[in-house]
Amino acid sequence: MAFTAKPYCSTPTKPPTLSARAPRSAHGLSAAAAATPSTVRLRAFAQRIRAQSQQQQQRRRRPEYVPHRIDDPNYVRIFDTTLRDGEQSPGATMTSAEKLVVARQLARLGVDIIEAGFPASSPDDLDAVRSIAIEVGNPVEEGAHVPVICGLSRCNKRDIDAAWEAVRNARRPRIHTFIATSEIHMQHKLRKTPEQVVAIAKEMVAYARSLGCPDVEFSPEDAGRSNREFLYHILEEVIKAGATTLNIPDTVGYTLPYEFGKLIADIKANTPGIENAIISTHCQNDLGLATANTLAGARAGARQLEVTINGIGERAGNASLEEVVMAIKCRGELLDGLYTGINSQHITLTSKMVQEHSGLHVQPHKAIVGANAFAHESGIHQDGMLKYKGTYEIISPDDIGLTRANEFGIVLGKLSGRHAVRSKLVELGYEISDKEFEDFFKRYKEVAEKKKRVTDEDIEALLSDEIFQPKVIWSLADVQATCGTLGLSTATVKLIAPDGEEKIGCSVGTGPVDAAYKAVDQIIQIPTVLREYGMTSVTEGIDAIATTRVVVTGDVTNNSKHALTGQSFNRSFSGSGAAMDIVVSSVRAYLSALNKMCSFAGAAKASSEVPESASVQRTE
Ligand SMILES: CC(=O)SCCNC(=O)CCNC(=O)[C@H](O)C(C)(C)COP(=O)(O)OP(=O)(O)OC[C@H]1O[C@@H](n2cnc3c(N)ncnc32)[C@H](O)[C@@H]1OP(=O)(O)O
Ligand SMILES: CC(C)C(=O)C(=O)O
Ligand SMILES: [Mg+2]
Repeated sequence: MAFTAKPYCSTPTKPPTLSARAPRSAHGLSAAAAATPSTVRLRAFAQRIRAQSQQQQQRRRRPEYVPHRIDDPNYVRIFDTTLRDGEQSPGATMTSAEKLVVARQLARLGVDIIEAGFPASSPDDLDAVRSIAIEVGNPVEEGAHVPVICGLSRCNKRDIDAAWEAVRNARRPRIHTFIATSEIHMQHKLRKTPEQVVAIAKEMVAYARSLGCPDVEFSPEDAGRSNREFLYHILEEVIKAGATTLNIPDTVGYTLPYEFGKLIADIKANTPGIENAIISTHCQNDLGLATANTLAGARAGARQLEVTINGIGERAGNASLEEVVMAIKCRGELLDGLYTGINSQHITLTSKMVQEHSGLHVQPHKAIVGANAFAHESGIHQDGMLKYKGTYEIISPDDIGLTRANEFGIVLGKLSGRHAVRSKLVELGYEISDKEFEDFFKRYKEVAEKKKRVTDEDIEALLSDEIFQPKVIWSLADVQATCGTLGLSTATVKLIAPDGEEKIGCSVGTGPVDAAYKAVDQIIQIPTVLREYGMTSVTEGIDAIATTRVVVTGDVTNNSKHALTGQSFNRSFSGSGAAMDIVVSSVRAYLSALNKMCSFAGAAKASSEVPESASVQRTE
């Protein structure tokens, strides 16, 4: 059977071969891990520039802008209304300065039309639209893309005057005027008859053109719930009055995709003069269908799509630019070969910028721009990604300008499998045997079950605890400690002796760690002095892993001797331990140091035969 699946919508990545994996240097670090951060950064930068220029060559030329016509039937204009409908999201108000910054970025992204605001709504918004028109609407670099700058207005002279005042200085100005056409809106909101509405619409479109505006968009608000025949009629009249774009809003996000597609197809088929204007979509997201409806509209003949960055907008928002654009880019062949002029590599940056300025943060699972959109947490997916990225990704992160923390987007967690965890160790530069890996993986799962995310620092802490221990002589079975302000701290410790026998010690102490160490001393009975004790939280948050490091020295004071070997020594041994529980982490570190000491003393064999009377001389 032949496999024909196309994994990526562009920039396909070849499956990695084993021989292509990074070579290792003698000290066990992979060459990639050994490279300095600046060389890694430079390499990544160069790769990115190469990929970008390849993609730019592939991108098709944007047809010359003519308000009422597009010379290439496959080209779809992207009308961005982040600064108008997007700003209608509760709490998303932006200052004029912020709107200007976002508008500049929208121009870089390559949107065809920027709806910069509703100039009649306030003097500040008029100023914001005006400065966007002057600055962003007049790019100075030769050959730079010139976006249309548009202002919204109701169908009245005051609003239209304000809109024209705001956009007139752009090289490509547009006035967008609207009036509702559904029964429900005309009757209850406008309190006007359909005839009055048609008369106002015609008059106001003609008025906007009479001001000298070459490009006038008209929207029959709530078209999704408007009578079809009435729509054909009002649209015919506004085309005659000079409208260049007819925008069909599903104002309350009511239609289903097939319905909205049919609405556009019907308008295209039945509105006299429609060939002299561009049909546009404007889909709200009340039923979560805005993107689907927009694509259905495009398929049915709309050649302007109104969208917002991150899908922000009134109520549940609008169709999101990144979803619509990437769907067209990925699945263009099923959308009659449509394409846009968007430079998708600016999507990530633009999304972040809009989040920052609007204060509206996208949910982690938001398509295209959510933090998890290119992250893989479960073992089977991670294994697939490591073998070939196309198994679980339909878009290359490069395509939207996303640089992720690691090449495969792997996020370690409780659902990760051996392939992913092993590859993380390789990435961090560790080479361990299969046996060591199995031990490590068991501990990894224990930690991952308790933590939301396992970080690189967690892995390193676990490794040093699990793998780089000397041969285990005494191992920790259980530890239980109580502490607080009501009484003495106590601890019970159960250790497994080298011969497999369980030994239990109990002690009080000045705190739970002190009590636990004294309980260990009761069992192992090596006279020691605790020279150093330090604990760091290597990871962040309440579920952080604590790493403890101790240094112990054989106690030679008072001629103390190991109870069984009769030896005394003043050599230091360090030990480290890691766990989310600080007492467990501390006991692991202490045992690690004592095990080294026991190995050194050759006491392993005898030490399980602890006499009742053995004295412990441990000083703090
Ligand atoms: C679907 C959409 O997203 S439409 C865009 C929505 N955006 C906004 O409303 C943001 C900006 N709006 C504003 O700042 C204010 O609403 C303004 C400045 C436009 C108007 O404020 P006000 O004059 O105080 O009027 P208010 O908003 O209370 O009421 C709207 C009036 O406009 C009328 N109206 C509504 N839509 C239209 C229209 N498209 N054309 C003409 N008149 C309209 C209403 O019938 C109402 O008229 P009435 O006062 O005779 O009853
Ligand atoms: C102003 C119009 C186009 C609008 O935002 C809507 O109908 O949703
Ligand atoms: Mg809207």
